[in-house]
Amino acid sequence: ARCSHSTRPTGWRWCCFMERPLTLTRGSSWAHCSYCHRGATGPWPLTFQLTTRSAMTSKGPEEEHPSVTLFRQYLRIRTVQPKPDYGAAVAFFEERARQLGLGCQKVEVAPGYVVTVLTWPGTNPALSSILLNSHTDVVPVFKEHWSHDPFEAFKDSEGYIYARGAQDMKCVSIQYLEAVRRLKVEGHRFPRTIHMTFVPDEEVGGHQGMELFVQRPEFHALRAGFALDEGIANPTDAFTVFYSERSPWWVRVTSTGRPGHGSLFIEDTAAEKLHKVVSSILAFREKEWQRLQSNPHLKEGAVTSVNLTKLEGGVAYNVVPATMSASFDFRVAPDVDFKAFEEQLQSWCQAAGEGVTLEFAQKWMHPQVTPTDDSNPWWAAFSRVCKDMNLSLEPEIMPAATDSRFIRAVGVPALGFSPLNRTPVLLHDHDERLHEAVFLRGVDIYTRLLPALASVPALPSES
Ligand SMILES: CSCC[C@H](NC=O)C(=O)O
Ligand SMILES: [Zn+2]
Ligand SMILES: [Zn+2]
Repeated sequence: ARCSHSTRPTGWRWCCFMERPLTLTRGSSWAHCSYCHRGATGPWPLTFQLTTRSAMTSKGPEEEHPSVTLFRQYLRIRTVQPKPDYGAAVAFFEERARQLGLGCQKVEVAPGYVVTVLTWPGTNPALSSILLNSHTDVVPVFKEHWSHDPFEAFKDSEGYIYARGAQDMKCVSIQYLEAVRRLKVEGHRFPRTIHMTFVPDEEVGGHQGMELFVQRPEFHALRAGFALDEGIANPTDAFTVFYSERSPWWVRVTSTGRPGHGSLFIEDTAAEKLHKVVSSILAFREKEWQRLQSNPHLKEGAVTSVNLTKLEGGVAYNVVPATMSASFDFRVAPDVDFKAFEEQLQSWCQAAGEGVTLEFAQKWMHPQVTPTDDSNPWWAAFSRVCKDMNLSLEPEIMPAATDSRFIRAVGVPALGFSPLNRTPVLLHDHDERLHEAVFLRGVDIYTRLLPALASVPALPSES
């Protein structure tokens, strides 16, 4: 059941959104919600909706949960690559800070690239802080393949909100904020300071976002002891939580050879040699794919993946080009010997013949693992809350790359977690969407996680 009471004869106000028993005091209009402990009595009759999950849809804007309304407002800000409206996003978070009574700091890490930090001070500033990170940019869309405008935040009759960023990762930003709001409204304070960082540029590598921010004095001043960042939806009842990432290696192989007329058997051509390297790399890809397929215990992040993503070269049908290149997106598993792997890449090029070289457009060399056992007090706190809430966790290595890699690389343990279960994985996809009930459940989850994380006792390194 959901508790709600009208603030005026025709309107509704949610005081919370939980499937919790409502406690009704017989014989009076007094009632209270067993979750938010808000109660109400008043001249107007209290109306309690006994609602099943399937019927948990809003009939109109006046009945929409205010957290959902805020989520949809944020989704409508067009922070879409390659020209995100970062100014509008920063202004949105400044307003959130004003409304929530939070500190607000703007750090311009590069011209036009601002990291916005909202801070809820803890009662013991000597302790390290909790960092709740989210990126503000979203990937482009192919509008013709969407059922609804990707920036309208349309909500259908079932309660699905369609928008770019609905899963990746504007939901998490608002879930953080709404959990903090709820906890502040309830009068809570915690020993550890909570910082919410809203950063640009993640979808294009974070090189003008988190990668610069972690080098700044303003980041070090946050004294982050632990961080949460994005995860990925899970279509089952379980929640995926990421404790490490694969390392993105973006490799461009350039092959040079003899040019000539397209009608002749030119020897030692660039194309023949490039073909050999492409074949070697795709054979490696097939081997890793088979390794993943044949071991049910392996998840995607545990093997190294590669995709051939660009082929370039040539000027005309009948001209054999002197140069051709192929570009690859490698995601190297954290347990790989990086030196040996790079030597393998070089040997594939040498075996193809003279004049075949490789260069790196991106080469992440600092994989870190955040322990997922009780030796890690942050994991202990995180997993205990999930256990108490009967949430099933699936710890994995993040197949893609997120800003967490930069945070872990400067010594801050981080978990990638987006509380989105029973949700198809649609990040970067057409019709990216999220059900409002899943979104709201995520607010509840953070409302339980934040107190636990912000109350982790002083670590040995902090005493
Ligand atoms: C590796 S830099 C680009 C980061 C991007 N992140 C999420 O999609 C990714 O491709 O994984
Ligand atoms: Zn993301
Ligand atoms: Zn993304």
